[in-house]
Amino acid sequence: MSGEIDSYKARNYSNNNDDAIVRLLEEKIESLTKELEKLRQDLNWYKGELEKLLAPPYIEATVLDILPDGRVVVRSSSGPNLVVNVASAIDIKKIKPGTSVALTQRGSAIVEILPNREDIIVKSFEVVERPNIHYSDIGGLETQIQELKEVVEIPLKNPELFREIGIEPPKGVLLYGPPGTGKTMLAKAVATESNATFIQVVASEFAQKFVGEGARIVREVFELARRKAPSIVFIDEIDAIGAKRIDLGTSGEREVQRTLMQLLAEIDGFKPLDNVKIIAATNRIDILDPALLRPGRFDRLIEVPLPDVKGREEIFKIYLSKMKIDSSINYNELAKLTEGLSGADIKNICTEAGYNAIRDGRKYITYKDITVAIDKVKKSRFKNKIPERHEKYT
Ligand SMILES: Nc1ncnc2c1ncn2[C@@H]1O[C@H](COP(=O)(O)OP(=O)(O)OP(=O)(O)O)[C@@H](O)[C@H]1O
Repeated sequence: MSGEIDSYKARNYSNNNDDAIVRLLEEKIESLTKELEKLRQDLNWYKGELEKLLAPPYIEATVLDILPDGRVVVRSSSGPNLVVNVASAIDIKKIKPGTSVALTQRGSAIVEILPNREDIIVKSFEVVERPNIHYSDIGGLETQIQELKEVVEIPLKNPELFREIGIEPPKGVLLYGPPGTGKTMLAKAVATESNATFIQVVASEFAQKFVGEGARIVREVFELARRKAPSIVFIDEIDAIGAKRIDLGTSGEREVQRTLMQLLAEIDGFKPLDNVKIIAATNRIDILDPALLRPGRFDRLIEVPLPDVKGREEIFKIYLSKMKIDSSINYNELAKLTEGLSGADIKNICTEAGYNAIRDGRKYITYKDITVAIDKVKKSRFKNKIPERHEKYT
């Protein structure tokens, strides 16, 4: 710095420009102060990171009770129930039975309130108090609807009927068939018509996302189902946890196995006339572990196949009747043109026909819009080899 000033003096001494030197110094001080502030911030950040890395791990616990003297009874994740103090930085009013907390490693005090466990768990499944899908929204599948009424809806609504006659309905129902044929819709509709809470678990998702948590989530789902009864637990893609496994070599496979065991234990814990029903769905019944299909578990199998010509006609009617169309529609002809397609494909066709009209600047759909959409959906559907899991059904 003194060098900078010396050279500045050398250049400007003749003008004896002291004011300029003062300005230069002031600017320099200002920039160094800013730099110092930034370095202080960096230092604090690094100190914080170092503290985090060196801090001992905490023990997670759930609060069971708050004692009159301000101490708290917790169930620690490592096992025993403990009576602990609360660190002074924690607002004790925020601690209630069920709150998740972090304890010091020696388990002597609560040092942090953790995000609610239920919040985390709830994300792994979806709860709909009363779904809004009715049997009338489903095209075809009359026999499947009839069967679900008998084995799920009536037992939930009138269990005494079964008691009087002395028969037991199945506890679990397995819907199987190709993708997009309405299995989820059926499960939701039966929940709506039974005034039941609908709890949906996608088995493949929780097997992947919540590694090490599968069995616990299964337990929580069924606890919730009992609390919200009457309820229907819908387990989609059950093959993700319920496939037969010969080799349990990896920890991932053992984890999936534990999740399945917990599910079987939960099902076994129910009575047929309890007000919780379990519906599972799969596209791969061929790979399911026979333990799942044993009597008292998923012992009612309902096939949900691709729609036949009459079913396709009905599905077209359901979706097209909500759309503005310029001429009368020959539904039977549309059904004949869509052999091999699913309900989901037909819904796509109707949406695509709507797009065709919008692209053309029209506010109504023509018959041609629909046939063009059929060609498009069929092409994308059958362009590649049909996926293996589909072949079995086509
Ligand atoms: N029979 C049907 N009647 C009316 N709509 C249907 C029918 N089948 C399928 N759909 C439509 O296709 C969509 C997908 O159906 P859904 O999710 O019930 O199929 P899924 O059999 O559960 O499929 P996946 O095996 O892929 O989970 C539904 O939201 C619905 O719009």
